[in-house]
Amino acid sequence: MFEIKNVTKKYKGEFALNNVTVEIGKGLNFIVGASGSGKTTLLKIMSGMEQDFDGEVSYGGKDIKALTNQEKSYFYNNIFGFVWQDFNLIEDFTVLENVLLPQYLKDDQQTKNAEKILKELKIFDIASQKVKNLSGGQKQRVAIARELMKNPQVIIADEPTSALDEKNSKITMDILREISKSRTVIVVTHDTSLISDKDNVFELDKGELFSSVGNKLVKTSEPNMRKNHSLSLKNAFSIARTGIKRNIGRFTVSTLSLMMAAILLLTTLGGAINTNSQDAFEKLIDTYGEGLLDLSIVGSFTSAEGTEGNEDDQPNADVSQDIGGLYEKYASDERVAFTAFLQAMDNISVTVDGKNYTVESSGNAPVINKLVTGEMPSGAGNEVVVPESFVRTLGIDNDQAIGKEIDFSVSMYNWDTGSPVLKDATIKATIVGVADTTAVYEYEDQMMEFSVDDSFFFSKTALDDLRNQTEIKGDGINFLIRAKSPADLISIKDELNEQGIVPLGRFELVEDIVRLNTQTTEQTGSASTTIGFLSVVMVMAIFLITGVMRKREYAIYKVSGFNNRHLNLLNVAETLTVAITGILLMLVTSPLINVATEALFSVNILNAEMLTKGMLLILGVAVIAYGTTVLAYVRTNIATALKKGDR
Ligand SMILES: Nc1ncnc2c1ncn2[C@@H]1O[C@H](COP(=O)(O)OP(=O)(O)OP(=O)(O)O)[C@@H](O)[C@H]1O
Repeated sequence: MFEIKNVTKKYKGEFALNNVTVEIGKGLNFIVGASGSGKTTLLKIMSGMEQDFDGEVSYGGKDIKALTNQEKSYFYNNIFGFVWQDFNLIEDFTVLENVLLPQYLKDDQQTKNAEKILKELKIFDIASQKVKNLSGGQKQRVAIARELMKNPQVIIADEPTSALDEKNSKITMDILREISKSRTVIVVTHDTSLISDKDNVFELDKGELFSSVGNKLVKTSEPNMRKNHSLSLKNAFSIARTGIKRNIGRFTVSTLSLMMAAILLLTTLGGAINTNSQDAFEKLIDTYGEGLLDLSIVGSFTSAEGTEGNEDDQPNADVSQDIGGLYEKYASDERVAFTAFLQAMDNISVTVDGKNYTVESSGNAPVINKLVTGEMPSGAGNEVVVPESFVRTLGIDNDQAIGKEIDFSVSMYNWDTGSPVLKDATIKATIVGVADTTAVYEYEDQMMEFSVDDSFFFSKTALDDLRNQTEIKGDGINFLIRAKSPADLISIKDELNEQGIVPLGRFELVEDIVRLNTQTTEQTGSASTTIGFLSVVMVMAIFLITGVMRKREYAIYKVSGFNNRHLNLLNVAETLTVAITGILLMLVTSPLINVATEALFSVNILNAEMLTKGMLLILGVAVIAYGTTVLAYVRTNIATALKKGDR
């Protein structure tokens, strides 16, 4: 039984209801009155959809104004049923799917009960038809069936017949009359022909309850609030599956938008390696060898100025520079792969395992293309890296050479007197590495290669000993720095130049690539940020538009008893299904997508790391999509979303 006491509701200072006091009990109750007299306002207040008013309303002793959201959703799932002028069914769902909607929140699904109700309302044979294909009369019976599935104590019907023809109005009214034998039925109507003498009639006039005719009050029992009222994960996925089945277009758009956004983010955040410049650099390495990454630091050299016939203007110049201390500085630099001394050696003879070998002198400074085995000398002891050609002479594998002791005897030029004097020295050293000592140079547009077989690289300790024996003074031994990357090479070169040191190397070849790469990285960097930002905005826009378009659907869920917690779970189920489908689709179509990402962004996504990142990005974007959808249903107000023409 509803007890309404001194209820007043004003809109912008105007009374919609003015001090209404009435009790409404079991049976068929009509609320009548002219348009604008306050009928809908009274229904909204009685059902808890409008809680901002003066006065008191209670049902079965329960204060409707004070209902929490949780209690209200319980009421809508178990105690109040609603029948509307325009049915408020989910049009894409079938009759049965609509009728079962309130059941998902109940422990027992009562599908048998659904069958009985559908049969009673003569709509059993259309149970599997989509609601959008039905007539108005059929739709109204589906709506009543859905509400009866709640087994409610009260049915509140707002103009239930005004969209129906005379025949269907009568059928609907007969059904409501039948229902009212065991429940409270409240019908708002303009049509007084629906009313019989035995019915209770309440008439509103300009917000005042003007008269109540034939009101025989039958009390209703207090509502039982202890029933379970929750949505299981299984049921959430079951509703999500139905939604996808019935709205495959929306599902496809959502899935594709997640996948596309993730792929766009992948090409940007996922490390847009500029494969073009990487490829170009690798080609250069193929041609020139790894020595392309070398900076030679020498104490004196003859500058190349004045060659090519310009000798008069710019004569050749002997340049001397102080390179003391630089070896130590760069030996431990992060950008450096290794350092090696460039001490020229003559008359080399080596004894290994008691056998003596003579190494022919090339007259060149030692050369290293790359270390093929072991490591460069780093320890404090007497260590040496020997040429691969020397290991071949020994008749052993590179690996077998590591750890062998050599007796090394050599002549080195001492320039201290101004002219070269050859002096002899010997040393014992352990082989720690084997190097490919191929030198590559350009001669008349042809690339030439030869192996510099007298390229032995000693540790600092060993070399100091050799230099002591040959009485070479000064701390500036020529050495080379092998940079880790082209960018490192250029940065070390620039740094040395700033200190007034001129390193030697083929910098022009590498410099172009590094500058081009920095430029394209900067450009792709800003383009990436824009693309990444836009892809997230795109997903948010799609899910926001979808969410807003679904407001009426969310209101139907809410009026069936779903609260925001239940809708959150449904949102999780829907978004997870979309995300997982997006991931599978991305994996299946990745070879195709890769063609596009390679062409557009020079990014190869066909590897485990990129695909894993892609999957994580889809899940990340799905979280954003989830959050955007939350906004739509949290902000859905039942009365506003369902009542046509409401302000
Ligand atoms: N949300 C609102 N904002 C402003 N005024 C409102 C609002 N809802 C109702 N009103 C006003 O309150 C009064 C009562 O409206 P209500 O909808 O309850 O009347 P009604 O009897 O149901 O009318 P109808 O039969 O045309 O639906 C009207 O004057 C209406 O303009």
